[in-house]
Amino acid sequence: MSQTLIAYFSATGRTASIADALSSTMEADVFEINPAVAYTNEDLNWNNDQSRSSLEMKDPSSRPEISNHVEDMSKYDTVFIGFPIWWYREPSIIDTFIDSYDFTNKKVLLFCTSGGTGIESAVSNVKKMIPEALSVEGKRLSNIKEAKQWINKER
Ligand SMILES: Cc1cc2nc3c(=O)[nH]c(=O)nc-3n(C[C@H](O)[C@H](O)[C@H](O)COP(=O)(O)O)c2cc1C
Repeated sequence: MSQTLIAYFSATGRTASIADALSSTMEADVFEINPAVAYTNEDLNWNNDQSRSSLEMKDPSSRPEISNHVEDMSKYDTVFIGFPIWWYREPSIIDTFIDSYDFTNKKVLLFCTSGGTGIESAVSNVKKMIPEALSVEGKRLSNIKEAKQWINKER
């Protein structure tokens, strides 16, 4: 039987609410990506070029530590990965998540929330990171209604 995972990172709750809507619409396990060190409001301040998020996002090799782990990634054939857009792309902690597992032959569906930036750069970055995946697609989701419509189309 096909199995689906919804993994997501959310710093201020918007992506979390979309992940909730997705999981209530389909049969899936849910995994919240927890940073080993939680992001404070000051860490998220994009107006400060020395804030933690600014420093992480300026450094393509940055891989912020995650404190939890998906127990058995091998059992999923479809993996949703949700995140907020930070500096026009996926937050570095999503790169940590992607580096941590084998996505061979998995269908990877990215979703994001943002202030307006699309998901295209994130999709292109993630595709390069996991060429072994069956497919990598993505969608920016503005609200719960849109999230539910997307899932009904994907299935
Ligand atoms: C450090 C940082 C950088 C951001 N950069 C962008 C950006 O480049 N484009 C954009 O549209 N929104 C940007 N945002 C806004 C977030 O993508 C948006 O508020 C998102 O919905 C937050 O999701 P969350 O509540 O799940 O953390 C940024 C937010 C933060 C904290």
